[in-house]
Amino acid sequence: MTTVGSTTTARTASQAFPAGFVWGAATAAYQIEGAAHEDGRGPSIWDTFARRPGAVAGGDTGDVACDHYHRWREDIALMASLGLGAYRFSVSWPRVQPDGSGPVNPRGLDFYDRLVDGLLEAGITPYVTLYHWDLPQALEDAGGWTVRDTAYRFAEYAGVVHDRLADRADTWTTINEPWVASFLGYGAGVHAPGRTSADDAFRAAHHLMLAHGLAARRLREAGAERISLTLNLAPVLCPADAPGEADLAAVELVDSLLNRQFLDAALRGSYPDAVLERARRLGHVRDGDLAVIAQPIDSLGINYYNPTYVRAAPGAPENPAFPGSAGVAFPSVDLPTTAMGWPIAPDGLTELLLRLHRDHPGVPLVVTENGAAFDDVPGPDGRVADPARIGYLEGHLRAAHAALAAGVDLRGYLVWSLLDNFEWAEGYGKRFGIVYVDYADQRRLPKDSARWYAGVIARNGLEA
Ligand SMILES: OC[C@@H]1[C@@H](O)[C@H](O)[C@@H](O)c2nc(CNc3ccccc3)cn21
Repeated sequence: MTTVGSTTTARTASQAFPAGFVWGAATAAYQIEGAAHEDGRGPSIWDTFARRPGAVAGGDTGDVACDHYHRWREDIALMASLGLGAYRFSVSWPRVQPDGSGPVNPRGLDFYDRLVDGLLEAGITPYVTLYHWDLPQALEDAGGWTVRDTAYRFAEYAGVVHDRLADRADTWTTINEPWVASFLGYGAGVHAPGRTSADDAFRAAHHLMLAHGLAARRLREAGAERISLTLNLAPVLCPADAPGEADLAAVELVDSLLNRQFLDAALRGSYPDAVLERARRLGHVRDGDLAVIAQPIDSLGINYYNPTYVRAAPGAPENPAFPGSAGVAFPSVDLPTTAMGWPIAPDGLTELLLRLHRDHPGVPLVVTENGAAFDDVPGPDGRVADPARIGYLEGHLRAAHAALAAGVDLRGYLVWSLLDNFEWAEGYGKRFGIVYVDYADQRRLPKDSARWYAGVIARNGLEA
C-alpha cells in the first residue's frame, strides 16, 4: 500500500466494469451444431472443404460437432449457470435456405426460433450473427463471394432471418470476419472454399462488405436498431528496436489489408491505397458501393486474439493471406504462446481499443471474441484445470479495463468460446472452450475457467 498525505492509495485500482456491461460467450453454427444432414439443411462450403483430403486436421468435419442442434436446452442451462448476460451464436444459412436463395426451409428456421425462445426464458440476450463462414455450397458453385450476386442473396437471407426473429432478438451482426472468409478462403486457400487467387480474395472481401451494407440497410428498413459488423483486428507491430523505412512500409501494408480495408470501408466509406490499386485493376468496385458498405452501424464487434508482428525481410516470399507481402516476414516473438502458437499479448487489446476510440470516435465497441486454446485434459475426478486460460482471460480483461479507464466506449465482452468445438482447419484438436466437450459421449465439463468467469460476471469485474 502507498500513502500520500492522509490518503492511502490502494495498490491496485478497482477492476470493476461499468454498470450494465455485457458479459457473454460466443460460438458459431458450423463449429457446434452438427446435424449437418438433418431437417432439410443443405451443404455449406465447410461441409465440402472438410471432406477435401488434408484440408482439416485428422479429417475432422462438422457433421456432429458438439451436437448442439439436439443439446441446445442443456447448453442454455449451462450458460444460465454461469450467469451469462448474452450469447453470441450464428445462424446456418444453408439450414435456412438450403440452396442459398429461394425456398426457405421451415425446420431450419424453427431451430433458431426454439433457441431464441430458450435464451430469453433463461434471461440471456441473443446476439445473432448472420454469417460465420458457412456459405451454402450452391452459391459457391455459382461463384461464391467472388461474384457480386452473392451479396444480394445474403441481404435476402438476412431479411428472412430478421423477419422471423426480430420480435425477440434485437442485436444483429451481419458478417463475422470478412478478412478471414476472403483472404484465407479465396487467397491462401486454408479455409473454405480453399481457393488460391489474390484477385479472388479482393473480390470476395469487397462482396462480403457489400453484403454487410446491403443486409444492414435491409435490417434498418425493417426497424433494427442494434446492427453491427464483427472484424478480426490486431495491432500490426514491428518487433525491431528501431524500425527502418522498409519495416514501417511492411507494417503499413499489413495494417491496410488486415485492419483498414474493413474499418475504413465500414466506418468511412473508403479503402486504403493498397486496396484501391487492386480495385482499379479488377474493376469489381462500382460507384456507390462504398456508400452502401458504410451504412451506419450501432456498434463494432472486435475479435481480438493477439497482435500481428511483421518486419522487412528482403527475399521473403509473399504470404498468400497478404497479397503484395513479398519481402515481409511474420516473425515469432519472445512471448508465451497458446496451443495455436499465437503470442499472448494482452496490451495489444488495450492498444487496439484505444486506436478505434481515437480513429473512429462515437462508435460503441464490443469484444465479440477473445479467448485461447490450451491442451486441456480432464482429471480423474472430471475436473478440468485450465490455469493458463484463466491467466489469458484475466490479462485481457485487465487490458479491456485499462481501455475503459481511458474513456473507450466498450459495452461488452464475449469469451471465445462457450464450448470446445470444431476449430476450422485445426479440427477438434484445439480446445477454446471454457467448457470441455468429451466428443466420445458429448458430455460437457465446465473447466475451472468457466467457474472463474462466472465469478467475474457475478462481481461485474475482476478482483482488485
Ligand atoms: O480461432 C479461434 C476463433 C474461431 O474459432 C472463430 O470461429 C473465429 O471467429 C475466429 N477468428 C479468430 C481471429 N483470428 C484468426 C486467425 C487465423 C485464422 C482464423 C482466425 C479466431 N477465431
